[in-house]
Amino acid sequence: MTVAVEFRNVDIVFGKDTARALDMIDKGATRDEVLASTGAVIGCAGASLAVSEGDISVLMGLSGSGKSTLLRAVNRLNVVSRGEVLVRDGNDMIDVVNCNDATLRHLRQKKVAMVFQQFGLLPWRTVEENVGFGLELAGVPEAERRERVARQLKLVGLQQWAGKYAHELSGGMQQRVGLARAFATEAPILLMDEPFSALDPLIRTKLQDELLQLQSELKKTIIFVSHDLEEALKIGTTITIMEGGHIIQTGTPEDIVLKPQNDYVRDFIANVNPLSVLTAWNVMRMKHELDHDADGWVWLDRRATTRFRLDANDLVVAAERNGQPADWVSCEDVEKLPEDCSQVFWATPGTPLKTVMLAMQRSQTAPVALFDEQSRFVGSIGIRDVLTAVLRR
Ligand SMILES: Nc1ncnc2c1ncn2[C@@H]1O[C@H](COP(=O)(O)OP(=O)(O)OP(=O)(O)O)[C@@H](O)[C@H]1O
Repeated sequence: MTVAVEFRNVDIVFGKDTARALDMIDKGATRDEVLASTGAVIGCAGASLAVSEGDISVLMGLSGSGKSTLLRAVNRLNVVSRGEVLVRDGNDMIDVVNCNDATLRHLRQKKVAMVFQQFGLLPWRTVEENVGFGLELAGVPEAERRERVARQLKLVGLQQWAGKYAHELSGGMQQRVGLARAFATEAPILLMDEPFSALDPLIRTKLQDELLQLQSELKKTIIFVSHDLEEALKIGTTITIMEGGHIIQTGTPEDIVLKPQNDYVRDFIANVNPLSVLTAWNVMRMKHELDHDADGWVWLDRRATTRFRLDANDLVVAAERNGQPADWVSCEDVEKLPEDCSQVFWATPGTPLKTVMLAMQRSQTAPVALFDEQSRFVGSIGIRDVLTAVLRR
Protein backbone atom coordinates (compact mmCIF):
# COMPACT_ATOMS: atom_id res chain seq x y z
CA MET A 1 0.00 0.00 0.00
CA THR A 2 1.34 3.42 -0.92
CA VAL A 3 1.01 5.98 1.82
CA ALA A 4 -0.52 9.30 0.70
CA VAL A 5 -0.49 11.18 3.99
CA GLU A 6 1.38 10.42 7.17
CA PHE A 7 1.24 12.10 10.55
CA ARG A 8 4.31 11.41 12.68
CA ASN A 9 4.11 12.26 16.38
CA VAL A 10 2.15 15.41 15.73
CA ASP A 11 1.55 17.86 18.57
CA ILE A 12 -0.54 20.96 17.95
CA VAL A 13 -0.74 23.47 20.75
CA PHE A 14 -2.80 26.65 20.56
CA GLY A 15 -1.53 29.54 22.67
CA LYS A 16 1.62 31.41 23.50
CA ASP A 17 3.52 29.20 25.90
CA THR A 18 3.97 26.33 23.46
CA ALA A 19 7.38 25.21 24.71
CA ARG A 20 6.19 24.77 28.28
CA ALA A 21 3.00 23.06 27.10
CA LEU A 22 5.05 20.57 25.05
CA ASP A 23 7.27 19.94 28.03
CA MET A 24 4.21 19.18 30.13
CA ILE A 25 2.83 16.85 27.44
CA ASP A 26 6.12 14.94 27.56
CA LYS A 27 5.76 14.56 31.28
CA GLY A 28 2.30 13.07 30.81
CA ALA A 29 0.18 16.07 31.79
CA THR A 30 -3.47 16.06 30.73
CA ARG A 31 -5.03 18.69 28.52
CA ASP A 32 -6.75 20.30 31.52
CA GLU A 33 -3.52 20.48 33.48
CA VAL A 34 -1.69 22.09 30.56
CA LEU A 35 -4.50 24.61 30.16
CA ALA A 36 -4.57 25.47 33.86
CA SER A 37 -0.83 25.91 34.07
CA THR A 38 0.06 27.56 30.74
CA GLY A 39 -3.21 28.82 29.26
CA ALA A 40 -2.38 26.83 26.10
CA VAL A 41 -4.89 24.42 24.55
CA ILE A 42 -3.71 21.05 23.28
CA GLY A 43 -5.35 20.52 19.88
CA CYS A 44 -3.74 17.14 19.48
CA ALA A 45 -0.80 15.32 21.01
CA GLY A 46 1.46 12.49 19.84
CA ALA A 47 -0.74 11.76 16.82
CA SER A 48 0.68 9.19 14.40
CA LEU A 49 -1.35 7.86 11.50
CA ALA A 50 -0.63 6.68 7.95
CA VAL A 51 -3.34 7.07 5.32
CA SER A 52 -3.03 4.82 2.27
CA GLU A 53 -3.71 6.03 -1.24
CA GLY A 54 -7.32 5.49 -2.30
CA ASP A 55 -8.59 5.02 1.26
CA ILE A 56 -11.30 6.93 3.04
CA SER A 57 -9.77 7.49 6.45
CA VAL A 58 -12.33 8.74 8.96
CA LEU A 59 -11.31 10.72 12.04
CA MET A 60 -13.94 10.16 14.72
CA GLY A 61 -14.45 11.43 18.21
CA LEU A 62 -16.53 13.66 20.44
CA SER A 63 -16.58 17.42 20.03
CA GLY A 64 -13.18 18.88 20.94
CA SER A 65 -11.32 15.59 20.57
CA GLY A 66 -8.97 17.10 17.98
CA LYS A 67 -10.29 15.72 14.70
CA SER A 68 -10.43 19.02 12.80
CA THR A 69 -7.15 20.13 14.32
CA LEU A 70 -5.36 17.11 12.89
CA LEU A 71 -7.13 17.33 9.53
CA ARG A 72 -6.21 20.98 9.09
CA ALA A 73 -2.55 20.18 9.64
CA VAL A 74 -2.46 18.45 6.25
CA ASN A 75 -2.60 21.72 4.34
CA ARG A 76 -1.09 23.73 7.18
CA LEU A 77 -4.27 25.58 8.03
CA ASN A 78 -3.11 24.68 11.52
CA VAL A 79 0.49 25.15 12.50
CA VAL A 80 2.08 22.01 13.88
CA SER A 81 4.07 22.64 17.08
CA ARG A 82 6.12 19.46 16.81
CA GLY A 83 6.24 16.43 14.54
CA GLU A 84 5.91 15.83 10.81
CA VAL A 85 3.00 15.77 8.38
CA LEU A 86 4.06 14.11 5.15
CA VAL A 87 2.06 14.50 1.95
CA ARG A 88 2.74 12.54 -1.21
CA ASP A 89 3.82 14.51 -4.29
CA GLY A 90 4.63 11.96 -7.00
CA ASN A 91 7.49 9.88 -5.64
CA ASP A 92 8.29 12.30 -2.84
CA MET A 93 6.81 12.77 0.58
CA ILE A 94 6.82 16.46 1.48
CA ASP A 95 6.83 17.56 5.11
CA VAL A 96 4.13 20.22 5.19
CA VAL A 97 5.34 21.43 8.57
CA ASN A 98 8.72 22.55 7.27
CA CYS A 99 8.29 23.13 3.54
CA ASN A 100 8.71 26.62 2.05
CA ASP A 101 5.81 28.80 0.94
CA ALA A 102 6.12 27.97 -2.76
CA THR A 103 5.93 24.24 -2.03
CA LEU A 104 2.99 24.78 0.30
CA ARG A 105 1.19 26.75 -2.43
CA HIS A 106 1.89 23.96 -4.91
CA LEU A 107 0.46 21.35 -2.50
CA ARG A 108 -2.64 23.42 -1.79
CA GLN A 109 -3.33 24.05 -5.47
CA LYS A 110 -2.52 20.65 -6.92
CA LYS A 111 -2.44 17.98 -4.25
CA VAL A 112 -4.81 18.72 -1.40
CA ALA A 113 -8.36 20.08 -1.69
CA MET A 114 -10.79 20.75 1.12
CA VAL A 115 -14.56 20.45 1.59
CA PHE A 116 -16.05 22.35 4.53
CA GLN A 117 -19.03 21.69 6.76
CA GLN A 118 -20.69 25.02 5.97
CA PHE A 119 -20.02 24.61 2.23
CA GLY A 120 -17.95 27.83 2.10
CA LEU A 121 -19.45 29.08 -1.16
CA LEU A 122 -18.98 32.71 -2.18
CA PRO A 123 -22.48 34.24 -2.34
CA TRP A 124 -21.64 36.78 -5.05
CA ARG A 125 -20.41 34.12 -7.45
CA THR A 126 -22.47 31.70 -9.49
CA VAL A 127 -22.23 27.96 -9.05
CA GLU A 128 -19.79 27.60 -11.93
CA GLU A 129 -17.71 30.55 -10.73
CA ASN A 130 -17.54 28.93 -7.30
CA VAL A 131 -16.47 25.60 -8.72
CA GLY A 132 -13.83 27.29 -10.84
CA PHE A 133 -12.51 29.51 -8.04
CA GLY A 134 -9.51 27.37 -7.12
CA LEU A 135 -8.59 26.97 -10.76
CA GLU A 136 -8.78 30.73 -11.24
CA LEU A 137 -6.42 31.25 -8.30
CA ALA A 138 -4.06 28.68 -9.78
CA GLY A 139 -4.05 30.65 -13.05
CA VAL A 140 -5.75 28.00 -15.19
CA PRO A 141 -6.77 29.59 -18.55
CA GLU A 142 -10.46 30.30 -18.98
CA ALA A 143 -11.23 27.77 -21.71
CA GLU A 144 -9.68 24.91 -19.75
CA ARG A 145 -11.36 26.14 -16.60
CA ARG A 146 -14.78 26.11 -18.22
CA GLU A 147 -14.24 22.62 -19.52
CA ARG A 148 -13.08 21.28 -16.16
CA VAL A 149 -15.89 23.01 -14.26
CA ALA A 150 -18.53 21.64 -16.65
CA ARG A 151 -17.12 18.13 -16.19
CA GLN A 152 -17.26 18.34 -12.40
CA LEU A 153 -20.76 19.82 -12.36
CA LYS A 154 -21.92 16.94 -14.52
CA LEU A 155 -20.30 14.50 -12.11
CA VAL A 156 -22.35 15.83 -9.20
CA GLY A 157 -25.50 16.25 -11.32
CA LEU A 158 -25.67 20.05 -11.23
CA GLN A 159 -24.97 21.03 -14.82
CA GLN A 160 -28.38 22.76 -15.08
CA TRP A 161 -27.55 24.93 -12.09
CA ALA A 162 -24.27 26.42 -13.35
CA GLY A 163 -25.59 29.99 -13.56
CA LYS A 164 -27.43 30.05 -10.20
CA TYR A 165 -26.24 31.55 -6.91
CA ALA A 166 -25.73 29.63 -3.66
CA HIS A 167 -28.88 31.01 -2.02
CA GLU A 168 -30.95 29.56 -4.86
CA LEU A 169 -29.77 26.04 -3.99
CA SER A 170 -30.75 23.65 -1.20
CA GLY A 171 -28.15 22.66 1.41
CA GLY A 172 -27.54 19.31 -0.26
CA MET A 173 -27.00 21.01 -3.63
CA GLN A 174 -24.66 23.56 -2.10
CA GLN A 175 -22.53 20.78 -0.68
CA ARG A 176 -22.49 19.10 -4.09
CA VAL A 177 -21.05 22.38 -5.40
CA GLY A 178 -18.48 22.16 -2.57
CA LEU A 179 -17.58 18.66 -3.74
CA ALA A 180 -17.36 19.73 -7.38
CA ARG A 181 -15.08 22.62 -6.39
CA ALA A 182 -12.75 20.22 -4.59
CA PHE A 183 -12.81 17.71 -7.46
CA ALA A 184 -12.15 20.45 -10.03
CA THR A 185 -8.65 21.01 -8.70
CA GLU A 186 -7.98 17.35 -9.57
CA ALA A 187 -6.10 17.10 -6.29
CA PRO A 188 -5.60 13.45 -5.33
CA ILE A 189 -6.10 14.15 -1.61
CA LEU A 190 -9.39 15.47 -0.23
CA LEU A 191 -9.89 16.80 3.26
CA MET A 192 -13.52 16.71 4.33
CA ASP A 193 -14.45 18.35 7.62
CA GLU A 194 -17.90 17.07 8.62
CA PRO A 195 -19.12 17.82 5.10
CA PHE A 196 -22.60 16.40 5.57
CA SER A 197 -23.41 17.24 9.16
CA ALA A 198 -25.29 20.45 8.36
CA LEU A 199 -27.71 18.49 6.18
CA ASP A 200 -30.89 16.71 7.16
CA PRO A 201 -30.59 12.94 7.62
CA LEU A 202 -32.11 11.85 4.32
CA ILE A 203 -29.99 14.18 2.20
CA ARG A 204 -27.01 13.23 4.28
CA THR A 205 -27.44 9.53 3.55
CA LYS A 206 -27.89 10.33 -0.12
CA LEU A 207 -24.70 12.36 -0.29
CA GLN A 208 -22.79 9.62 1.53
CA ASP A 209 -23.97 7.18 -1.15
CA GLU A 210 -23.02 9.63 -3.89
CA LEU A 211 -19.58 10.13 -2.36
CA LEU A 212 -18.99 6.37 -2.27
CA GLN A 213 -20.17 6.11 -5.87
CA LEU A 214 -17.86 8.93 -6.99
CA GLN A 215 -15.00 7.50 -4.98
CA SER A 216 -15.32 4.13 -6.70
CA GLU A 217 -14.45 5.95 -9.94
CA LEU A 218 -12.16 8.73 -8.73
CA LYS A 219 -10.18 6.79 -6.12
CA LYS A 220 -9.00 9.82 -4.19
CA THR A 221 -7.37 9.64 -0.80
CA ILE A 222 -9.94 11.10 1.55
CA ILE A 223 -9.52 12.15 5.16
CA PHE A 224 -13.00 12.63 6.52
CA VAL A 225 -13.91 14.10 9.90
CA SER A 226 -17.13 12.89 11.46
CA HIS A 227 -18.65 12.58 14.91
CA ASP A 228 -21.24 10.12 13.65
CA LEU A 229 -20.21 6.49 13.99
CA GLU A 230 -22.84 5.18 11.57
CA GLU A 231 -21.40 7.52 8.94
CA ALA A 232 -17.85 6.44 9.78
CA LEU A 233 -18.71 2.75 9.56
CA LYS A 234 -20.49 3.28 6.27
CA ILE A 235 -17.87 5.22 4.40
CA GLY A 236 -14.57 4.55 6.21
CA THR A 237 -11.92 2.19 4.90
CA THR A 238 -10.30 2.83 8.24
CA ILE A 239 -11.54 4.68 11.30
CA THR A 240 -9.37 6.54 13.77
CA ILE A 241 -10.94 7.27 17.14
CA MET A 242 -9.69 10.38 18.95
CA GLU A 243 -10.19 11.44 22.56
CA GLY A 244 -8.88 14.57 24.27
CA GLY A 245 -6.39 15.26 21.46
CA HIS A 246 -5.01 11.71 21.38
CA ILE A 247 -5.50 8.91 18.88
CA ILE A 248 -7.01 6.00 20.81
CA GLN A 249 -7.51 3.40 18.10
CA THR A 250 -7.15 3.00 14.35
CA GLY A 251 -8.65 0.09 12.48
CA THR A 252 -11.11 -1.13 9.90
CA PRO A 253 -14.79 -0.66 10.77
CA GLU A 254 -14.96 -4.33 11.73
CA ASP A 255 -11.91 -4.02 14.00
CA ILE A 256 -13.47 -1.11 15.80
CA VAL A 257 -16.76 -2.93 16.29
CA LEU A 258 -15.24 -6.29 17.23
CA LYS A 259 -12.21 -5.17 19.22
CA PRO A 260 -12.81 -1.80 20.86
CA GLN A 261 -9.64 -0.84 22.68
CA ASN A 262 -11.09 0.95 25.70
CA ASP A 263 -14.34 2.09 27.31
CA TYR A 264 -14.45 5.30 25.28
CA VAL A 265 -14.52 3.30 22.03
CA ARG A 266 -16.86 0.75 23.61
CA ASP A 267 -19.32 3.55 24.45
CA PHE A 268 -19.17 4.73 20.86
CA ILE A 269 -20.06 1.35 19.44
CA ALA A 270 -22.55 0.38 22.13
CA ASN A 271 -25.53 1.17 19.96
CA VAL A 272 -24.16 0.03 16.63
CA ASN A 273 -25.81 -2.95 15.04
CA PRO A 274 -22.88 -5.27 14.27
CA LEU A 275 -24.87 -6.76 11.42
CA SER A 276 -24.44 -3.51 9.51
CA VAL A 277 -20.65 -3.99 9.29
CA LEU A 278 -19.71 -7.62 9.78
CA THR A 279 -19.19 -10.11 6.98
CA ALA A 280 -18.66 -13.86 6.99
CA TRP A 281 -14.92 -13.21 7.02
CA ASN A 282 -15.09 -11.59 10.47
CA VAL A 283 -16.64 -14.60 12.18
CA MET A 284 -15.50 -17.63 10.16
CA ARG A 285 -13.29 -20.41 11.44
CA MET A 286 -10.61 -21.32 8.92
CA LYS A 287 -10.37 -24.80 7.48
CA HIS A 288 -7.29 -25.66 9.54
CA GLU A 289 -9.17 -24.81 12.76
CA LEU A 290 -11.91 -27.37 12.02
CA ASP A 291 -11.94 -31.04 13.01
CA HIS A 292 -10.76 -33.33 10.25
CA ASP A 293 -11.76 -37.00 9.82
CA ALA A 294 -10.38 -39.80 7.68
CA ASP A 295 -10.99 -39.90 3.89
CA GLY A 296 -11.01 -36.14 3.40
CA TRP A 297 -14.04 -35.44 5.64
CA VAL A 298 -14.06 -32.20 7.63
CA TRP A 299 -16.61 -31.20 10.29
CA LEU A 300 -18.13 -27.77 9.77
CA ASP A 301 -19.42 -27.35 13.33
CA ARG A 302 -18.33 -28.18 16.85
CA ARG A 303 -21.55 -30.10 17.43
CA ALA A 304 -20.50 -32.43 14.58
CA THR A 305 -23.82 -32.32 12.75
CA THR A 306 -22.47 -31.46 9.32
CA ARG A 307 -19.45 -32.54 7.35
CA PHE A 308 -18.01 -32.13 3.86
CA ARG A 309 -15.72 -34.42 1.97
CA LEU A 310 -13.03 -32.54 0.08
CA ASP A 311 -10.90 -33.61 -2.84
CA ALA A 312 -7.19 -32.84 -3.13
CA ASN A 313 -8.02 -29.33 -4.42
CA ASP A 314 -10.41 -28.58 -1.53
CA LEU A 315 -13.47 -28.86 -3.77
CA VAL A 316 -16.50 -30.41 -2.06
CA VAL A 317 -17.40 -33.85 -3.40
CA ALA A 318 -19.93 -34.95 -0.79
CA ALA A 319 -21.89 -33.51 2.14
CA GLU A 320 -23.66 -35.04 5.10
CA ARG A 321 -25.97 -33.63 7.71
CA ASN A 322 -27.09 -35.62 10.74
CA GLY A 323 -25.66 -38.73 9.07
CA GLN A 324 -27.72 -38.22 5.88
CA PRO A 325 -26.50 -37.05 2.45
CA ALA A 326 -27.03 -33.32 2.01
CA ASP A 327 -26.90 -30.74 -0.80
CA TRP A 328 -24.73 -27.66 -0.75
CA VAL A 329 -26.35 -24.53 -2.16
CA SER A 330 -25.34 -20.89 -2.52
CA CYS A 331 -26.49 -18.31 0.01
CA GLU A 332 -27.43 -16.07 -2.91
CA ASP A 333 -30.53 -18.20 -3.39
CA VAL A 334 -31.47 -18.23 0.26
CA GLU A 335 -34.55 -16.02 -0.18
CA LYS A 336 -35.97 -18.32 -2.83
CA LEU A 337 -35.46 -21.68 -1.13
CA PRO A 338 -37.87 -23.27 1.36
CA GLU A 339 -36.72 -24.27 4.84
CA ASP A 340 -35.01 -27.62 4.50
CA CYS A 341 -32.78 -29.52 6.86
CA SER A 342 -30.99 -31.44 4.11
CA GLN A 343 -29.39 -28.25 2.76
CA VAL A 344 -26.09 -26.76 3.73
CA PHE A 345 -25.53 -23.23 2.51
CA TRP A 346 -22.25 -21.83 1.34
CA ALA A 347 -21.18 -18.20 1.22
CA THR A 348 -18.02 -16.31 0.39
CA PRO A 349 -15.95 -14.41 2.96
CA GLY A 350 -17.46 -11.12 1.76
CA THR A 351 -21.08 -12.20 2.28
CA PRO A 352 -22.83 -10.00 4.88
CA LEU A 353 -23.28 -11.73 8.24
CA LYS A 354 -26.98 -11.00 7.97
CA THR A 355 -27.23 -13.24 4.89
CA VAL A 356 -25.28 -15.96 6.69
CA MET A 357 -27.77 -15.80 9.56
CA LEU A 358 -30.70 -16.03 7.18
CA ALA A 359 -29.11 -19.12 5.63
CA MET A 360 -28.76 -20.67 9.09
CA GLN A 361 -32.38 -19.96 9.80
CA ARG A 362 -33.49 -21.51 6.48
CA SER A 363 -31.41 -24.64 7.05
CA GLN A 364 -32.55 -25.06 10.65
CA THR A 365 -29.27 -23.88 12.15
CA ALA A 366 -26.87 -25.82 9.91
CA PRO A 367 -23.40 -24.27 9.77
CA VAL A 368 -22.61 -22.20 6.69
CA ALA A 369 -19.63 -23.23 4.56
CA LEU A 370 -17.30 -20.70 3.00
CA PHE A 371 -15.89 -21.04 -0.48
CA ASP A 372 -13.28 -18.89 -2.19
CA GLU A 373 -13.57 -17.59 -5.75
CA GLN A 374 -12.44 -20.93 -7.15
CA SER A 375 -15.16 -22.73 -5.14
CA ARG A 376 -12.56 -24.17 -2.77
CA PHE A 377 -13.67 -24.81 0.79
CA VAL A 378 -11.90 -22.31 3.08
CA GLY A 379 -13.80 -22.47 6.38
CA SER A 380 -17.18 -22.39 8.06
CA ILE A 381 -19.41 -20.54 10.46
CA GLY A 382 -21.40 -22.20 13.20
CA ILE A 383 -24.20 -20.69 15.20
CA ARG A 384 -21.86 -20.16 18.15
CA ASP A 385 -19.49 -18.08 15.98
CA VAL A 386 -22.39 -15.84 15.00
CA LEU A 387 -23.61 -15.43 18.56
CA THR A 388 -20.12 -14.59 19.78
CA ALA A 389 -19.72 -11.87 17.16
CA VAL A 390 -23.16 -10.37 17.56
CA LEU A 391 -23.00 -10.33 21.35
CA ARG A 392 -19.37 -9.21 21.13
CA ARG A 393 -18.25 -11.69 23.78
N1 LIG B 1 -7.66 28.01 16.35
C1 LIG B 1 -7.75 27.57 17.61
N2 LIG B 1 -7.35 28.30 18.64
C2 LIG B 1 -7.43 27.84 19.91
N3 LIG B 1 -7.90 26.60 20.22
C3 LIG B 1 -8.33 25.83 19.23
C4 LIG B 1 -8.29 26.25 17.86
N4 LIG B 1 -8.76 25.26 17.08
C5 LIG B 1 -9.11 24.25 17.93
N5 LIG B 1 -8.84 24.59 19.20
C6 LIG B 1 -9.04 23.74 20.38
O1 LIG B 1 -8.46 22.45 20.13
C7 LIG B 1 -9.28 21.43 20.65
C8 LIG B 1 -9.64 20.45 19.54
O2 LIG B 1 -10.53 21.11 18.66
P1 LIG B 1 -11.05 20.49 17.30
O3 LIG B 1 -11.83 21.53 16.59
O4 LIG B 1 -9.94 19.85 16.59
O5 LIG B 1 -12.01 19.35 17.83
P2 LIG B 1 -13.00 18.46 16.99
O6 LIG B 1 -12.78 17.08 17.47
O7 LIG B 1 -12.85 18.70 15.54
O8 LIG B 1 -14.38 18.99 17.53
P3 LIG B 1 -15.73 19.40 16.74
O9 LIG B 1 -16.39 18.13 16.37
O10 LIG B 1 -16.49 20.13 17.81
O11 LIG B 1 -15.33 20.25 15.60
C9 LIG B 1 -10.47 22.09 21.29
O12 LIG B 1 -10.25 22.17 22.66
C10 LIG B 1 -10.50 23.47 20.65
O13 LIG B 1 -11.03 24.41 21.54
